[in-house]
Amino acid sequence: MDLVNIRKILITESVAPGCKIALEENGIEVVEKRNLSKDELIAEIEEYGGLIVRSATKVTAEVIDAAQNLKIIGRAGTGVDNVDVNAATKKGIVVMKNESRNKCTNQKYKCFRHIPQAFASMKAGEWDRKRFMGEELYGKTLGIVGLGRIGKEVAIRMQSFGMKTIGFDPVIPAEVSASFGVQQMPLTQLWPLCDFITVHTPLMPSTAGKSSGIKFSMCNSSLCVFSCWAFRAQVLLGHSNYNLFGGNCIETAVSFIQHEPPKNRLLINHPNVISCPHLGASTVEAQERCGQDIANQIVELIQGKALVGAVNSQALTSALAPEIQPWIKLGEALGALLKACAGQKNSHVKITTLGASLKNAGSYLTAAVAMGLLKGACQNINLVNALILAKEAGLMVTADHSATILGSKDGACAVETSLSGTSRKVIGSVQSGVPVLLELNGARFRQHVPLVGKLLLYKSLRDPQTVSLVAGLLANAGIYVEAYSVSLAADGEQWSILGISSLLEDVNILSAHVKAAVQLAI
Ligand SMILES: O=C(O)[C@H](O)COP(=O)(O)O
Repeated sequence: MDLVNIRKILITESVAPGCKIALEENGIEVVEKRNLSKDELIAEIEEYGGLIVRSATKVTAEVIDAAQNLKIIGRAGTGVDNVDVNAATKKGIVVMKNESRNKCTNQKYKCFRHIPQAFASMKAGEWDRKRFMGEELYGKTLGIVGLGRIGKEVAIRMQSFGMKTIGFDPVIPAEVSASFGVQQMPLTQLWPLCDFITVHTPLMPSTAGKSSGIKFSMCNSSLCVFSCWAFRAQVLLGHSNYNLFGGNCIETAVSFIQHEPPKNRLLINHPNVISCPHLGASTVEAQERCGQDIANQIVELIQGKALVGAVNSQALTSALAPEIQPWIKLGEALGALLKACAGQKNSHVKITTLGASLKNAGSYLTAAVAMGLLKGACQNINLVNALILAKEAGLMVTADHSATILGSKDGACAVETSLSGTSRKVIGSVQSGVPVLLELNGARFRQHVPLVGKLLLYKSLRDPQTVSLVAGLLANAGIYVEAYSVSLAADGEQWSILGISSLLEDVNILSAHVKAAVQLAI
């Protein structure tokens, strides 16, 4: 995998020194340049294979476009909303974040006792005990929106204050959240039960502006404190005119602002808002963990050992497992073979994984087949961007699974496309770590054909003379036959596959003797 070629990484923010040390110990050159302007970053980025950022560096599509050699964007932290993940994915760049190491720090804001306001009043020479009456957490109900890593940590800690924790998450199953003491329910049921609400959703297109979905009118009167910790405040800003404060929300804590530093100060200046300059993960310990972890994650990927924390590279994650790698090669080979047989015009390619052992293989096999189909046509195609580039090329690649096994072999992959009513189908498998062809357009191979090297395929009558004729023509062109396989006959015709020493300049020189001749290099 050419991800191993990362030799130079740029760090653009204050990341703990352990990050640079760990990378350098693994032979990676590290350059630290902080506070780069957008133009400076664009001018700088081209020579780097990796980029490490926190939340201040905006890794926009423009930056990614200029990043000709970039393979990894590492976020020393959790939120990746400052990275254009779609643009990175399209370019085949892995976007990786810390898996868990700043989550404990990220959820420690407190606003229940009005400490910041009371502190400010003391500094101003006041002595007002009544104005800052707080609330106990004990016995109160906390509604947690977003029950991922941070939401879970918040739940566990708040339970130790004697709080009842309820919540909602569209992804985490109810039985999983129940295991850490959070009963899930639809949001409309949740709002009226909450004394406090805390939101721990990332900022993504699907969550941006989602606070407008919060029904403040349904919340528990006057006790409902909207407490926003580890989420991007754009989720809150989506609420029209911040009128949550005009309703029954009495206080809110905000750690993240969409534009940092904030240009629009409406939210910050509101008397019921406690805010700080994005300090959620700013402790010495959290930063040391984040820096060290992102360095380790990058090194592990470069060494092909593991892919941890990637947000856009599901197929690549599987591809690192040694037992999966031959299947990735098979997918690529079948894609290339189908393209050679069916030409460029296939618009819908269906992949069917066969047998229980490949039940979950669709995710990486579809990407691998797409790579094979587009090889040569697209530059820098890899498992990260293959499906996106296929879609852009007008190719729909879909995956299906069947428990049926082919003969006695559990684990095969069928790739098919239909052109003007004629179906083209290739079926392959992996034998002793080598990708092999089992069937070509309905014709089975008794001796499975290794899908490696340069191959010449053609269809001919069941006639032993043809292979000598073809071999003679190849020899005239200085090409030698290294392997020969022939399918079982179907309708009196057979497919022959020859391993050849180099590709023919023009495969049509065989057309007087054989049909449907194609050649490919795998
Ligand atoms: O997403 C995170 O990890 C927190 O928002 C911290 O961001 P920071 O690394 O910019 O402090």
